[in-house]
Amino acid sequence: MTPSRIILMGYMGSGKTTVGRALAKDLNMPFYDLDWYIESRMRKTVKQIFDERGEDGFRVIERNMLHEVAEFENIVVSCGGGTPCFFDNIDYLNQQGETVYLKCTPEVLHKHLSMGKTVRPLLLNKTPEQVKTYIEEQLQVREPFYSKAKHTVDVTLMDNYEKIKISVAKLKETLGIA
Ligand SMILES: Nc1ncnc2c1ncn2[C@@H]1O[C@H](COP(=O)(O)OP(=O)(O)OP(=O)(O)O)[C@@H](O)[C@H]1O
Ligand SMILES: O=C(O)C1=C[C@@H](O)[C@@H](O)[C@H](O)C1
Ligand SMILES: [Mg+2]
Repeated sequence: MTPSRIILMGYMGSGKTTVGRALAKDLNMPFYDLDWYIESRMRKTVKQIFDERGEDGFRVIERNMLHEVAEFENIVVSCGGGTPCFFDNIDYLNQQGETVYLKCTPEVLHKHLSMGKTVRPLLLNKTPEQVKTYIEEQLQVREPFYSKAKHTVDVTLMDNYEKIKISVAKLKETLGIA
């Protein structure tokens, strides 16, 4: 049976949005990306919120929006990269659904983060070398939170054109969905 809420978490660039959207499509379930939900409810980009209210202000909004989204049923949710690491969010998420940590090496995260157009305020104004060091250091701080997810799926797949498909299959297997 498909769980009522599938909740993806992990570091920036681990593929929460990309893989979450593909999983929801495969399972024919509505998809909610928490960053997109925040942007639509606030009518502002994540970057604008960081600029106007700082990271602390963003985290308060993120928690409030999380409590809206995670009440909906039969959904796939992709969290923001930092969501499980603030307040009691990880415990709340575990209470609300089947949480999955999309685990990935810093090298692959770094590569993913250079793809796509998403603006990530925490990575702005850093050289590629600085971003690399930042990922390695921040991952160590965040890992204890991500590791509290009920499931972990390793999505470290280098240069495989079927990456998204493979990640979706791994997720379904982990969650026991046929
Ligand atoms: N498993 C994957 N298969 C294929 N592409 C991927 C995968 N994971 C990430 N990518 C690529 O890496 C980029 C970043 O992925 P994505 O935006 O989904 O990460 P995220 O975890 O949602 O990050 P954030 O926390 O910043 O929202 C995308 O451009 C996507 O194409
Ligand atoms: O890892 C983080 O702290 C963040 C990740 C993004 O998803 C956004 O939620 C925002 O850019 C902060
Ligand atoms: Mg995302």
